[in-house]
Amino acid sequence: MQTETAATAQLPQTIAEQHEPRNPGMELDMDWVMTARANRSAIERRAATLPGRRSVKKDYQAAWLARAISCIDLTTLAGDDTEGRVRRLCAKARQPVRADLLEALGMQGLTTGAVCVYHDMVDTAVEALKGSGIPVAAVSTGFPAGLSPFHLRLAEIGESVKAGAEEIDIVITRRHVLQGNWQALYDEMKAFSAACGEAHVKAILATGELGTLQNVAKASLVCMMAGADFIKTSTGKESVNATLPVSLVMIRAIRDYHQRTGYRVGYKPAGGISKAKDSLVYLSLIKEELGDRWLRPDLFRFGASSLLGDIERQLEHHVTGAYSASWRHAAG
Ligand SMILES: O=C[C@H](O)COP(=O)(O)O
Repeated sequence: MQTETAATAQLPQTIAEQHEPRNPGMELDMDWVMTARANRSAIERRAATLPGRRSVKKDYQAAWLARAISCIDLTTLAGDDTEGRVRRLCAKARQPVRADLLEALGMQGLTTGAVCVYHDMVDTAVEALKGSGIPVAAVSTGFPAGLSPFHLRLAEIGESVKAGAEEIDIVITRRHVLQGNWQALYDEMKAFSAACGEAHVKAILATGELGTLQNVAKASLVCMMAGADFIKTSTGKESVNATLPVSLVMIRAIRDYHQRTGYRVGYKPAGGISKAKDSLVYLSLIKEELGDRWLRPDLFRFGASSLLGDIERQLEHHVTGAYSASWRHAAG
């Protein structure tokens, strides 16, 4: 990972700046879906080696933490969300780290990748982020269970797009996966993609509820075939959310899809990622499995409500040599 300096890693590129061609999807290829495999013991062995690796240090670490910030979908998805909380979160997305620290690090202009909220907070977030270039992501389609009537889920996507969301995180119907009804999953995902229009669509698989890694591999492929721009692990509300084994399976499905179709689909691990050191493990996993091109916010995001606070503490320590109390980083 020691290929970048703090100076080069300060350049978060947004979806608009990158011009990666969007995944148009393809016909459902059942032969490909049925041959998708996931060898659990090999995957778990590989995943277990990742956190123990020697981590990047000093300036390199600061640069990678800045990159992690640029890839955060700064999230609040709580039943007691208020406009005030969302506005504070948006202010944090614009200025994720104290200005004096960023100046010391030479990383001015750093922002998070997006702000992620429920549909009814889209207006507030769009207003608060005006002029920043930071997109608003909305969780739509009856988040988190995804079980509201189908026409209402489609309508919710339309409403979120109309309110100004540029990214829509949709939840799939887990039942389709558990029953092996790949055609139904494909049709559902295709309809959601179409309803998103110009807005980018992230397909949330809720992997903690899919039963097996093989199901995760198949569902990843089907969602990409149906036109997902990103595949995302979890809502953050399942009892098991993002894990390294699940990430390996999804990342390898993304790699296969790219090799066969030429299209790059993004990856978003979400739920329970709250430590700076974990973010570095994820970034190195992406680098090793998919390559540097995926280490940009147009192809990689962390779905996280509290990761930013820990990264900011680490950056403060990098600059000042002292840790601040975690309560000082309540937002993010
Ligand atoms: O999509 C984002 C997740 O809901 C955030 O989960 P978290 O609160 O565990 O970081």
